[in-house]
Amino acid sequence: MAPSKNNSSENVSMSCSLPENGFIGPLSPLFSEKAVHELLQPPVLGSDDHLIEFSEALRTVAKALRRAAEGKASAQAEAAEWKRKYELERARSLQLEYKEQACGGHQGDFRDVQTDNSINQPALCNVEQPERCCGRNGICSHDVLRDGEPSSNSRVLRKASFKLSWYCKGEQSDQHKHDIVSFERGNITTAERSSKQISLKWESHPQTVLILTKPNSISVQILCIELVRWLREQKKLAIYVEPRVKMELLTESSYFGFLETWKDEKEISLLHTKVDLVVTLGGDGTVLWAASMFKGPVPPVVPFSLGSLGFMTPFHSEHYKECLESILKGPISITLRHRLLCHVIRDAAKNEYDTEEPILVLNEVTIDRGISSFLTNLECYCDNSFVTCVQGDGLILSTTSGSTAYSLAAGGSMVHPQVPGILFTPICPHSLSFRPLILPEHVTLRVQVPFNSRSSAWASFDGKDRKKLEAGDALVCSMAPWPVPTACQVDSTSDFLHSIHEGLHWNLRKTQSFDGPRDS
Ligand SMILES: NC(=O)c1ccc[n+]([C@@H]2O[C@H](COP(=O)([O-])OP(=O)(O)OC[C@H]3O[C@@H](n4cnc5c(N)ncnc54)[C@H](O)[C@@H]3O)[C@@H](O)[C@H]2O)c1
Ligand SMILES: Nc1ncnc2c1ncn2[C@@H]1O[C@H](COP(=O)(O)OP(=O)(O)OP(=O)(O)O)[C@@H](O)[C@H]1O
Repeated sequence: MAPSKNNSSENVSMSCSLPENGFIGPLSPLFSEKAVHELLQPPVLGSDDHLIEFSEALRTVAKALRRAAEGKASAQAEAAEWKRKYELERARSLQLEYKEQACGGHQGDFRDVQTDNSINQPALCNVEQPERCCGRNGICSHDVLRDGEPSSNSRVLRKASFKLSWYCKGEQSDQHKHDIVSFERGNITTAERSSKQISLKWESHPQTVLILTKPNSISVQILCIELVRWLREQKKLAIYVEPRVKMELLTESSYFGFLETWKDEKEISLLHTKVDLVVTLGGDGTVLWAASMFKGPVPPVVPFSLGSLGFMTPFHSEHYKECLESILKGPISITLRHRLLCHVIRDAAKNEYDTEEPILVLNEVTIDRGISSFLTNLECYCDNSFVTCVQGDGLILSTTSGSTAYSLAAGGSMVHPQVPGILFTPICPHSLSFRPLILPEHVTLRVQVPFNSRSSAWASFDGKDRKKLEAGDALVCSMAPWPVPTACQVDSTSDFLHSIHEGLHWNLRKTQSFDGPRDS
């Protein structure tokens, strides 16, 4: 039945007679057929206001409860972290103590140890020459196993000793090593977490800034002029710009004669030794451009947003003075964005790595079918183990920073940029079961165009520099040792979440109202 204006007074009177919590129990005398009928009517102004007010109140309470829960969780996490640190420190100092005792004439005469797990084995380690049993690439459990309470049992019992070592194929991979595990009383624990927030503190004042700008943008050019004046006059910094920008600014005024630039590739390759800070004015593409200029180590990058989305550009250009003041002063939170080192290996080449210069990418390397209308046929290997054959439009090998770019569009997962992994994402695979993968940072991937391929493939690097891969050619790719450190607006995690909320409207949905069916 359509609601009539006539029963509005009845509704108002009924809403007044509701119990304080706003609900009517099934045994309530009010729970009559008439009352039910009235309740089912669409609410009119009076009761509607009441419900809205009540729902607002509930939402406020829910928010407060959520905040309290978040506060509690973060306090618990902090407490756990401190406890972990304390345990580690304690294990270390006990270890030192025993080492000292051992050096004082007790070598080889270890005390009996009853470990936590009561799994006991004889001691084996020589304190004087720990490297003889552990080597230099591992952590030895023996030292830690000496930690513990003396056993009441007279037999020499202790946990089986062991060592953990990093298995590397050749010394080249040594630069990737981290101490990520340790022993506490013979048990393996996590020592360092690679994804901790990294903070940069200047030990001396930054002297030189490189400004990189998106071309053909009036707003970028205006900001660049303002920024150059401010950095020069207020901060007394030396400023590098691209040759194109120096020309543009000199056309504006001869005032900009102090700007420094470079003449050739060789001078670009030395920039990292001169520049303390890189400022980018543009979108994500300008950050990619900045990264591509550094074929080795990269100075910290401060990306200002003058593009459309800006996943890697957390700073607002309107507040450039405040941002740069605080960055030049430090300390700053940074995100270390991993890059991939890519080699194109030609079948015609005599040796691997003797052909073309390696290419570094910050987002991804893509191997696709280019203009060919045939399916790509790409054989993929991970550390020489066969992974799969890609038959479809192509394959994306992406960093975690690039996970929100092309890889995302091809169905890959979004990954926090500080996670050290390589995304393996097919493009339109002609198979129902080809799901994307995320591989660990230390692997080497090889994508080969087989000799029986119907067509050649094309590799592109951060969406640029397309190279043709003929049958027999391969692309070899691994994590580069030179990440791109980008300054954070808040910290890595907040900036990442902010970018996916703002840039993609990730999981944006109207919140369900509280009134409706629910579990009783
Ligand atoms: N179908 C696709 O989504 C598609 C196709 C081609 C290239 N791309 C991406 O474009 C990148 C090149 O960017 P460009 O600015 O030089 O070219 P562009 O000017 O064509 O811009 C491409 C878009 O990708 C966005 N983008 C770039 N890096 C990103 C990242 N890490 N996270 C989220 N979005 C990102 C940019 O903001 C821009 O909106 C490539 O590395 C590739 O990832 C995406
Ligand atoms: N200094 C530069 N020199 C030459 N090309 C550049 C430079 N900076 C950026 N580019 C190129 O200009 C293009 C657009 O840059 P950018 O992505 O920064 O701006 P946008 O497209 O307006 O922003 P968004 O990517 O957020 O949509 C990219 O392809 C990028 O590689």
